[in-house]
Amino acid sequence: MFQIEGLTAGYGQATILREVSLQAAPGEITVLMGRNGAGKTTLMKAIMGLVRAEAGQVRLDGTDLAALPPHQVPGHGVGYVPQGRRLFSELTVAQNIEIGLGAGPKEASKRRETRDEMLELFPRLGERMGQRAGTLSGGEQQMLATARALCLRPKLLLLDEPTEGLQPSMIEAIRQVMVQMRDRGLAVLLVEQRIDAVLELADRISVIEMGRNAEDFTKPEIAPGEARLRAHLGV
Ligand SMILES: Nc1ncnc2c1ncn2[C@@H]1O[C@H](COP(=O)(O)OP(=O)(O)OP(=O)(O)O)[C@@H](O)[C@H]1O
Repeated sequence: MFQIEGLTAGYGQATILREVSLQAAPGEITVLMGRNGAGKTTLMKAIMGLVRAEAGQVRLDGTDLAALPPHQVPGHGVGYVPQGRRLFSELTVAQNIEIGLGAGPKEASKRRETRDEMLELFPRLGERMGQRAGTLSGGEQQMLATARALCLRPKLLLLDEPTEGLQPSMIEAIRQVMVQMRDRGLAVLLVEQRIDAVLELADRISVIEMGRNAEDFTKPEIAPGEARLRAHLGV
């Protein structure tokens, strides 16, 4: 179970998140929503330790991630696909995957198995192993960034607006991977702005407003709560 309790965090003097609480269960897609500037990306960064917690806890199966140095957070089971993807654009697809594998299983057979699994999940990447990441389409880059994060075999997968700016067929491919990961028992925490994209996908929605919890919706509350959700987001 992944649980954030009373998290207060920000940048230097600027406190952005105030006493935020959030849960993401294994086998569920939890969607974090909020208007521009509400603090969604900051929350993702705080989970990764890239933004320091001033107060509160960030727990994954009993480990307090907020107490760890940032480089140890992935090793405790958190895969992060940041907004903008942050690939090594001069390196090839294969090299980017190798880097992901470097943080994953140590034995050669396990690494091969993980790599093969990624290529099964994203067959388009298999056709482009020698291509430089910077020359991939936006959707392919998103696939590569997701594959790289999954090489760690995370328990929690963080995706920050993964389908932003992608064409419909790519959006569908990314959506299917999220569903597969959920069905394999990962806790998926997704930042998404578009209500239409999450009404069916989400098992739970947490809305934040100006860095604070606004409202949570469980699966049965989502469809009846659509108008309130739209009001929160101003759409
Ligand atoms: N490095 C930084 N230093 C200072 N303030 C920052 C920094 N990064 C973000 N902020 C501020 O933190 C607030 C929350 O930003 P954040 O990117 O977390 O919002 P968001 O909900 O992800 O927004 P969007 O939907 O536009 O991506 C904003 O007011 C932003 O200006």
